[in-house]
Amino acid sequence: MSDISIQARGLKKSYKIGADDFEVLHGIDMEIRSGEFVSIMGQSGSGKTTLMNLIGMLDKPSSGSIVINGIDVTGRSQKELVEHRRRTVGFVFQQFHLIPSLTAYENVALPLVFAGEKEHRKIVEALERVDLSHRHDHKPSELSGGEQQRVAIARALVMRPDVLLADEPTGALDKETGEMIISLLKSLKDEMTVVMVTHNHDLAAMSDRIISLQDGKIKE
Ligand SMILES: Nc1ncnc2c1ncn2[C@@H]1O[C@H](COP(=O)(O)OP(=O)(O)OP(=O)(O)O)[C@@H](O)[C@H]1O
Repeated sequence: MSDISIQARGLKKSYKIGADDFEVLHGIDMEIRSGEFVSIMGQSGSGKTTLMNLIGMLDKPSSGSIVINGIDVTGRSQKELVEHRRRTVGFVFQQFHLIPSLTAYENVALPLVFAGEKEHRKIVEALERVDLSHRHDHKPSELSGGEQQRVAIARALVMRPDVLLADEPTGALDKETGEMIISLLKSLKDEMTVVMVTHNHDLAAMSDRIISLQDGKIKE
């Protein structure tokens, strides 16, 4: 891991609507250190998801640069981005996005299967890391919301990403379960960089630092 995990300089993103360009991010400058746990906050429409999509290499900036783990995303081919993303970034979502017909074990195995490197030990370790060793054979419908999110976190961890991106990871959970999920994410820091979007100030306060977005800019 390099010291700086995520570096953005003059990062802009526009969306094309018909013939017009709408700029959503107006020049973001930021640095996130390796092993930091950062929350991104801001009102609806301020650009949080857009920024997360750029960090996760799901989208490309319109201008400016973004460097993820030493690799400048700008100017890379789609194929290179897919490979860099698979090796570098793990994603966790509000609605878990587990496959209902697969067990916890099989869900966690999926990224390894896609990468052609399924390894029993890695799956067991990832489930152990989220304290779900006793739930290998449970399907999502047989798990609580918090347990489902822990399976989703294990699925992200199994590829040993350098950066974990969590978009509203507690949005579908009650307060207590949400706090448990944030404690789990917090325990991952130092091993990986964790960037979380949340609307909840109490949960954001559990992270190392809060980046506030307002109308596509970082609020000082
Ligand atoms: N694919 C797109 N095409 C056009 N406009 C988009 C697209 N995606 C997002 N936008 C616009 O960009 C702005 C920022 O959206 P974004 O989803 O990043 O905000 P957000 O801060 O994550 O909001 P929320 O908290 O509601 O999820 C919004 O005005 C949205 O309408």
